[in-house]
Amino acid sequence: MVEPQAVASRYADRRLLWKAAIKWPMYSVAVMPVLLAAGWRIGAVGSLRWTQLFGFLLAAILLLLWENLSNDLFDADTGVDTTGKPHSVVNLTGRRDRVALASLASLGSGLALMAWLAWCSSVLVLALVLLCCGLGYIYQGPPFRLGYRGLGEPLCWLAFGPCATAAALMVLEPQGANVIPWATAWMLGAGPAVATSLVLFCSHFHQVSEDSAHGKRSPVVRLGTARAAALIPWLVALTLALEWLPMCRGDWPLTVLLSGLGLPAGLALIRLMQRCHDQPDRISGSKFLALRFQAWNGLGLALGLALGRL
Ligand SMILES: C/C(=C\COP(=O)(O)OP(=O)(O)O)CCC[C@H](C)CCC[C@H](C)CCCC(C)C
Ligand SMILES: O=C(O)C1=CC(=O)c2ccccc2C1=O
Repeated sequence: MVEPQAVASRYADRRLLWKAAIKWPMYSVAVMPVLLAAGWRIGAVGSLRWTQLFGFLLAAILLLLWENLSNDLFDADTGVDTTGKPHSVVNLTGRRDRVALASLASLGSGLALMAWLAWCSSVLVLALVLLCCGLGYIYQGPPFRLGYRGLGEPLCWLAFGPCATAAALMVLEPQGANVIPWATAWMLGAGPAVATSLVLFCSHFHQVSEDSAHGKRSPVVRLGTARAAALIPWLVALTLALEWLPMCRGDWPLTVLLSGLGLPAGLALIRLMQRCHDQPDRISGSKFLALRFQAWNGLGLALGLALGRL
């Protein structure tokens, strides 16, 4: 007979695994481009299209859900998640078919919502979002799997930086713009997208041996954990430099200094990774510390831009 305590602990373990699989703080990376675009619009024009804002937020969440479910599906094919990721949704459910269905449903509904937003603004919005999804696909899907060659971070930067930010700016534009606002999108998206790519970079440290055993040459596998950890202070500094440069040039208000709200988490991340970069058990949560940096930094920047109106 199975002991009630053993059953209870198995349920508790499963609950924790599901929590790790859902990883709700990760959705901060999906919502940031439109929150930044909203902060910028309030600062520049003083008005916002609220329905479009909420529509974009929901669609971006659905698309990131697709990216993560399909990541578990593709990683199940290469075997990279078999030992190191018990919280893969494929491992947890044992039902590849259902995960594939859920993944397609989130892609379909996310794109349908984006298509409606494009209908209300410009068809270019849909083109940009499809580009983001394409970047997400070549990161992990066959035959490309560029993430396995260490190219995930630049793809991540492009998708969550200029591309998603340009789409969000266009959706919030009342008249429906016909030109992609690349200059604003680069200026607004560049710094926060470095912070988003830092999340991905930090997610590789604790699984370096599984990745290397399965031929996944992540940047951390390529550089080694010590050299990779030495890059983190530079990435934190680059995030802030790209955000504060427009302020130094007089393009943005002094209130964008609020993006420094991410600094306590950024500094804690730098210290942790310098000390423990080669101890998987101690740094398995480092991507969530990087997420705290990304979230506070992005929210501070969005708020700083909006407050510039006052
Ligand atoms: C799925 C991603 C990372 C997980 O990678 P990895 O396989 O190393 O993780 P595990 O070891 O835990 O399995 C993120 C990849 C990001 C990608 C390059 C870009 C995605 C773009 C989104 C689909 C676009 C979202 C919409 C936009 C409008 C906000
Ligand atoms: O599961 C992960 O490690 C990540 C999932 C994800 O969607 C994402 C998006 C953008 C940057 C990093 C990450 C992850 O690390």
